[in-house]
This record gives sequence, structure tokens and C-alpha cells, in this order.
Amino acid sequence: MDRPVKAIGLMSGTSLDGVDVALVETDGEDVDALGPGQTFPYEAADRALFEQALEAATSLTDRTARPGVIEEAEQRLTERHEQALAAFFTEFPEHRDVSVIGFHGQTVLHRPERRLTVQIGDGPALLDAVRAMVPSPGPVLAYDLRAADVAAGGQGAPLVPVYHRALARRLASPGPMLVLNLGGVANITFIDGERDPVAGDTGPANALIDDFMKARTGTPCDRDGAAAACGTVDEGAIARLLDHPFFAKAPPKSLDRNDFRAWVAQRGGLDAMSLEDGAATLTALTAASVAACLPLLPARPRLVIVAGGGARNPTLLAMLRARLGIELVTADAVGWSGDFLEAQAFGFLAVRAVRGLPLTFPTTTGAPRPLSGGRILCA
Ligand SMILES: Nc1ncnc2c1ncn2[C@@H]1O[C@H](COP(=O)(O)OP(=O)(O)OP(=O)(O)O)[C@@H](O)[C@H]1O
Ligand SMILES: CC(=O)N[C@H]1[C@@H]2OC[C@@H](O2)[C@@H](O)[C@@H]1O[C@H](C)C(=O)O
Repeated sequence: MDRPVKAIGLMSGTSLDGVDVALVETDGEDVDALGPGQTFPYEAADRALFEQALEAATSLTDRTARPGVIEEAEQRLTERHEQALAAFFTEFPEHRDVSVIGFHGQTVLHRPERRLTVQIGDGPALLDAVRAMVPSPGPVLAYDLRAADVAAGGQGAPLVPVYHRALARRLASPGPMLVLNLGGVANITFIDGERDPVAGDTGPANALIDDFMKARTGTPCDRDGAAAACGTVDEGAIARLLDHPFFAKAPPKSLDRNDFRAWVAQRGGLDAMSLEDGAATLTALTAASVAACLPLLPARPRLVIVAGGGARNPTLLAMLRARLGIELVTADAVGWSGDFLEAQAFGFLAVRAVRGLPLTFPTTTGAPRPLSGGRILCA
């Protein structure tokens, strides 16, 4: 087996909140050590530009095209990643000897049914900038990690499950368990020993809540679930919203950030609800859509480990506990990092990509066979 190397993962997720940078030491199979992580939040103007790029991307048919605002967004995003890495290396100069960098970029469109997934982020420009920050020869950079899977007919997401399985190996009793990531979109990984993990997106996590809060109050999220905690869930709305074919489909399955926007506008009845009831109902929708996935899994998990920004929302965690009826703990409680798990995963996935190991499996993305991927740039 190849020796472990230092890898840095860079993640900009669907919630558009910032760049996460995290370090792992790994051979691409096991995780030897978890290093530091840092978040570099986007400014409001960056976020507005990325939101415009998401809107503009809905009409893309070519994943390499960068018309108008999308090109501007790609340059800004790459610049923000360069700044994030520079700040990370200033804080942790001992990690300038990193061997591999995994650059996720920002998903602006995800339509796997049309074999189309678009992540903006200029790999060559980022690597050029990195070379000026580190001693020669500098790291290998892997990016565009979803493309090969989608081209082969897979969902192209989620990619993190193989990392979840590597982390699960470090736990005392891995048993059938579920890792639940609550970012903009929610995704799960069902792990049962060394079998290929079973995975998929389950529905919205925070994106709809964030959009609702922004429209009603101008704030970016329902901080600590405070509004939802004071509201009453409209169970009729939950039933109407769950009556969508996506929720009945067994994993693997994946979503675009904005897939349920129109559905909720049509069926949610949120306009007639108070701020608190609307927030409570959307928070319950996230919990209920995770619960709807349980009967579609190979077995009932004994433990749920929750990561992502939603793990900081106690109202959402309480609703999940009530609707799942399974012991639920946060990633931090088991010694993982809820905030940096995805960034670490992209460092781990980049090492796998460089070593030609599979990133995706028939059970995680519906790929026809285990597939590696990513574009690899050498220093
Ligand atoms: N204290 C908090 N209270 C409530 N919600 C929170 C809190 N902290 C973070 N969040 C939510 O978590 C979101 C960010 O989560 P995260 O960083 O995991 O998302 P992401 O990685 O961008 O998304 P994805 O995993 O879908 O790509 C925020 O948009 C916000 O809605
Ligand atoms: C297309 C895309 O970027 N999907 C993201 C998104 O955010 C969460 C969920 O939807 C997940 O499927 C995926 O990200 C994680 C990191 C993944 O691929 O595992």
C-alpha cells in the first residue's frame, strides 16, 4: 500500500457560505490523522454573484461554457480559494509541504439526468497561485471530481460516502450506521462494515430554510433554529410536500440546490404562515425527508452521525430524533469534525483520484461500476 500523504481539501458547498479548508493525512484508504480546518466566509457581494451564476447556469447545456456572469463568478471563486489557501498557509506554515490538494469548486448546476453537472473553479489558475505559496515542486491538484461519474451515467453526487466509510473504520463499533450531512442539501451514507456504502441525497437540508429567512427577515439563516423552535409544524403541508416522486425513490439519487424551490412555492402554503410556523414547517420537512429514506435502506441503522451546518441547529436535531427514532449524535461527539468533514473528504478523494482508486460506486451514485475521476494537474 502507498504511504500516507498530507492532503488539503477545499470545499464551497451549496449553502454558498464560504470556503472550507481542511487537512488530512491519508493513503486514500484509511485516515491517519485529521489536521486543522478553517472557514473563510464569503462577503455578501460574493454570495450575490454566485447566486446570479446559479440562476444563469440553469440555461447551460455545455459544462465547459462560462458565459457572462458565470465567468466572473468562476474568477471570483478561484480568487477566494487562493486567498483562503494563502491565509491557511500563513496560520499553519508547517503544512506548506502538502502533497495533494482537492478542489471541489462550486456547483452551479446539477442535472445528472441530462449528463450535466457544472462545478466552477479554475484548477490551473489555482495551482499557479499555490506554487507561489509553497516550496518547490509543490502539490498535485485534483479538481472537477464529479464529471467522470456523470459522464458514465452516475448521479455525480454524493462523493463523500467513501470518506465516511474510512472514518467509520476508526470507530469502536461501526455496526449499521447512517452518516447524515446537513448542508444546503441533505445527504446520507449507510455504512455496514466493508460493504460498498449506500448513499444519496434525501432532500433539502438548510437551503429552503435559508432562502425563507432571507426573504422574510434579511438574515442568512435561522440561527440555532430559534424561529423554528417557536413555531408550529403544518403537518398537512409536510404531507403535501413529501408527495413528490423524489422522496419515494431508493438511493442512489441526487439533487440540485434549487430542485424543491418551485415545488415548495406551489404546495407549501408558506406565504400564509408566520415566520415561526414557516421556519418550523421547513425544518420539519428536512427531518421528515430523511425519515422517508429509512425504509429504502438495506437495514435499519443503529446510530445516526450528523455533520454539516445543520448539526448546529438544535431544533432540527430534536425533530430528527423524534422522526427517526434512532440514537443520533453529532460528528464532533464521535471525534470527527462536523464543520470540516466535507473539506477533509475532498482532500481524501483527491488522494484517491491521484492513485486511481474509485471515488464512486454503483451503490453511491448509480455509476455502472466503481469509478475514479478528477482532472489531475502536476506541479
Ligand atoms: N448555528 C446555526 N443554526 C442554524 N443553522 C446553521 C447554524 N450554523 C450553520 N447553519 C446552517 O448550515 C448551513 C451551512 O452548512 P454547511 O457549511 O454544511 O453547508 P454546505 O457545505 O455549503 O452545503 P452542502 O453540504 O449542501 O454542499 C448554513 O447555510 C446554515 O443554514
Ligand atoms: C452536485 C453537488 O454539488 N452536490 C452536493 C450538494 O451538497 C450536499 C449534497 O448536495 C451532495 O450530494 C453534494 O455534496 C457532497 C459534498 C458530496 O458530494 O458528497
